Amino acid sequence: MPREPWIWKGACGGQGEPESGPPDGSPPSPGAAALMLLLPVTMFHLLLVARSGPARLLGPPPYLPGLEELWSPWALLLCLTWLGLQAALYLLPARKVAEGQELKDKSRLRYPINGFQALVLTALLVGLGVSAGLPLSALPEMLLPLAFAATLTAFIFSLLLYLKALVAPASALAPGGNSGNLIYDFFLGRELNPRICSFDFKYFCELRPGLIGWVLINLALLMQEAELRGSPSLAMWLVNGFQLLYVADALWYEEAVLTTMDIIHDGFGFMLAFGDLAWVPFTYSLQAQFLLYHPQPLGWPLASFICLINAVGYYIFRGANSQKNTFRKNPSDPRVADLETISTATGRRLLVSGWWGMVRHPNYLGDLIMALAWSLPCGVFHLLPYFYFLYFTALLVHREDRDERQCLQKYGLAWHEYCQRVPYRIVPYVY
Ligand SMILES: NC(=O)C1=CN([C@@H]2O[C@H](COP(=O)(O)OP(=O)(O)OC[C@H]3O[C@@H](n4cnc5c(N)ncnc54)[C@H](OP(=O)(O)O)[C@@H]3O)[C@@H](O)[C@H]2O)C=CC1
Ligand SMILES: CC(C)CCC[C@@H](C)[C@H]1CC=C2C3=C(CC[C@@]21C)[C@@]1(C)CC[C@H](O)C(C)(C)[C@@H]1CC3
Repeated sequence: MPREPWIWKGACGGQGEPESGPPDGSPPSPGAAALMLLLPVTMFHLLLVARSGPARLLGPPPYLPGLEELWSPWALLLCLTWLGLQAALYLLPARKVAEGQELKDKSRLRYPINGFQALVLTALLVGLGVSAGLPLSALPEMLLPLAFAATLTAFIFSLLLYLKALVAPASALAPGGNSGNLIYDFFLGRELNPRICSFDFKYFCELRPGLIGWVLINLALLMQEAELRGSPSLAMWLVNGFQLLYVADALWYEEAVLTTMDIIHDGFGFMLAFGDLAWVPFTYSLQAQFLLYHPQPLGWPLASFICLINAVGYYIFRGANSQKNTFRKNPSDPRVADLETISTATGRRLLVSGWWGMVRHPNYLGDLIMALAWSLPCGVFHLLPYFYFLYFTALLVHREDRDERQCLQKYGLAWHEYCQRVPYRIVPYVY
């Protein structure tokens, strides 16, 4: 069976495995096909349930929408205009051009660092639009057709990416996603860094349209709540504030995305295209959607406590990610030079003190604490707003497992030593 990202086994203590297609030549599992259906169905389920009275995550949807409710040419036009706007902002002069990790052919790609600028310019444009009468608060009514248009766009886009990969040189292909099975490869993505000239599709999609779209949807929900109830609730402010901080942080530290697994390792196929363009904006805004239809009372003492939880999560997330990025860029940087390390046969070292000496994925721990803080303003009587936390826990546990496999393969004995010195993966003394 191919090592689908979803079906890998545990890492530390296991054997490192090659990742180029099915290791034993057996046919790939139907997991990819099932997920291709299940992920959009889950997204539409969440969108429908969030606006229903009982808002039951595990119950049936209130009704099944017909095609006339899902399909709207206006929604598709809006979706494409949004992509066009973000692409234009991506092409604007950047304050810096960063180099990515070394590729198979020893070359390095160059990436514009202007994501934060794109966020600020989008905010200015939206502000201007709203003051000129743009009905942003009407957006929540269009979420279903917009999500449908985004899914359709992601599907067609992945098809084009698949075709493009057919003429790409072997050195441009991703380690996974080239098993020879059409569905599996379409899902995972064949080409590592599909580009037209200097426009990098994966890097663009990972950070711009979906992440900025997510905070725009949140803002529209906040504005609609203000129209409905006179002013936005404290819970809605918290959810908007926390998630805006997360997105602004991702774009401010945009260069750090160049060392994530998605950019270095994974091909660009349906999973990431759908994840970036549809899943992130429409399911990550679930808490704000829930709050619009199910207002929750929240007092200042509890709100302050939730802010504290988010701050702790952010502190760990940012501290851990920045420590690793600083160390990888320049191990003699005074901020990391005193940290204890293990040498590896590759010449690269592993941190064993500081954040990376606490658990093997401190950045995931911080991210999960923040995910909890985003759900808490929605109260504790519904499971639905905790969907993100549950999904994210599963995603990160699985991702951690996958990363351990890759690190074991890369660092061998040194990784074993790291696992002995830092025995917990994500949560100290628990996991
Ligand atoms: N909100 C969301 O939906 C999602 C958010 N994320 C977030 O994205 C961020 C990036 O995550 P991800 O790309 O998965 O992985 P990481 O940023 O954790 O990168 C893992 C890599 O870090 C390096 N590394 C591991 N241990 C050490 C060590 N002790 N010392 C030095 N380097 C080490 C290894 O690469 P090497 O040695 O080659 O440098 C390893 O492959 C995380 O904060 C995560 O929470 C991720 C997925 C989804
Ligand atoms: C649809 C599937 C169930 C899963 C798709 C996964 C994708 C949604 C995520 C894979 C890795 C991601 C990252 C971020 C967003 C979600 C996806 C695309 C990230 C951009 C969020 C902001 C962070 O600060 C980050 C570290 C830059 C993240 C990088 C990984």
